[in-house]
Amino acid sequence: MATDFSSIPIINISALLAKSDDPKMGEDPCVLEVVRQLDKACTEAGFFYVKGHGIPETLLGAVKDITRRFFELPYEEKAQIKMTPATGFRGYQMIGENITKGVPDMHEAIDCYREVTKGMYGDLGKQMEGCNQWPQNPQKFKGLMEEYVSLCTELARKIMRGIALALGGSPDEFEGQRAGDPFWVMRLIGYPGVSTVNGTNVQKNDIGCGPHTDYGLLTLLNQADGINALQVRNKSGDWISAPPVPGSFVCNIGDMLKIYSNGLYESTLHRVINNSPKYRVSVVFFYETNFDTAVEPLDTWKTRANGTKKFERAVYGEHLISKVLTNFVE
Ligand SMILES: N=C(N)NCCCC[C@H](N)C(=O)O
Ligand SMILES: O=C(O)CCC(=O)C(=O)O
Ligand SMILES: [Fe+2]
Repeated sequence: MATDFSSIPIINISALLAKSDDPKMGEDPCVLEVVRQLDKACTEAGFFYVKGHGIPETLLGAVKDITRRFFELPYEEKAQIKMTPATGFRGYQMIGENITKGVPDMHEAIDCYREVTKGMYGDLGKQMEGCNQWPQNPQKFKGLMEEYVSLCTELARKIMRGIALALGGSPDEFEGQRAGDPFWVMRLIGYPGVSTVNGTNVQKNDIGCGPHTDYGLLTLLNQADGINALQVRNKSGDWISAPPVPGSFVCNIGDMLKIYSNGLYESTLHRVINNSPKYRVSVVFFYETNFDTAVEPLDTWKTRANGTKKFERAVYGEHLISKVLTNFVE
């Protein structure tokens, strides 16, 4: 339920992380203060920055650097890991290939998904079966990204324990059947800089990524420093900037958490407009529910207080596949 927010709050989550595996975390005043801030941010904006997250700043920088170096390679080399339906939609896509609401996006990307083995989710998972395509060059790409995915998974799980408390539930609300075996998505994205001639943009469009919501539970965005490009839409329809805050993640709520929270938390619309002359890189980690989970509003006092259940059940895997298929239509 977005409001007319005009900026995005910064939350230091170190107290939450320190206690996030303590069964009594919900009684700790420092944890409860973080939970209060999470609840406010999720209710008002669906977006917040996190600091005190414990992932080394050197690693945040290293994954962006190596991504940039990959995109600097010639097309022929990038095309060796081309994304196709046969690779379970994993791999490289060039500028203009990804489509948001029918409009080509001005970005190139590598899409990665948690591995889906043959038959793992029956017919539901068939189209997503496959393992990631990692480039040979730059060296050590796979190892670095796998380390990053594992740290982001753990971090997102802990933030979700805080969000579970914020929704009036137990910290374990998103463990087990819901998200105890979480699916994940990672997009390594490069947005070309805009070249200008006599102050006029020479490109057809500067939409790095058109307005969309994210699909799952919680997104952790690690964006390039020094370039202001991400924008978030508030209730009045104004686009509010989410400029880079060095060392932080930008977090936002996905469509599944909107359903779990019975609409208390919004999966807020956002877009990327790169007007800068600089090439911009972002590494985006999406923490999702179990692939085959049917999602419906939680039965906590807080979600009940928001009225009768406002959403039908949605199966995360079906939602993901419907999005993936429309992301690449001609
Ligand atoms: N896995 C996620 N959330 N990816 C977000 C990509 C947003 C753009 C995409 N073309 C779309 O229309 O959704
Ligand atoms: O690059 C960004 O800042 C945001 C990308 C994004 O919203 C997405 O990939 O879902
Ligand atoms: Fe997004």
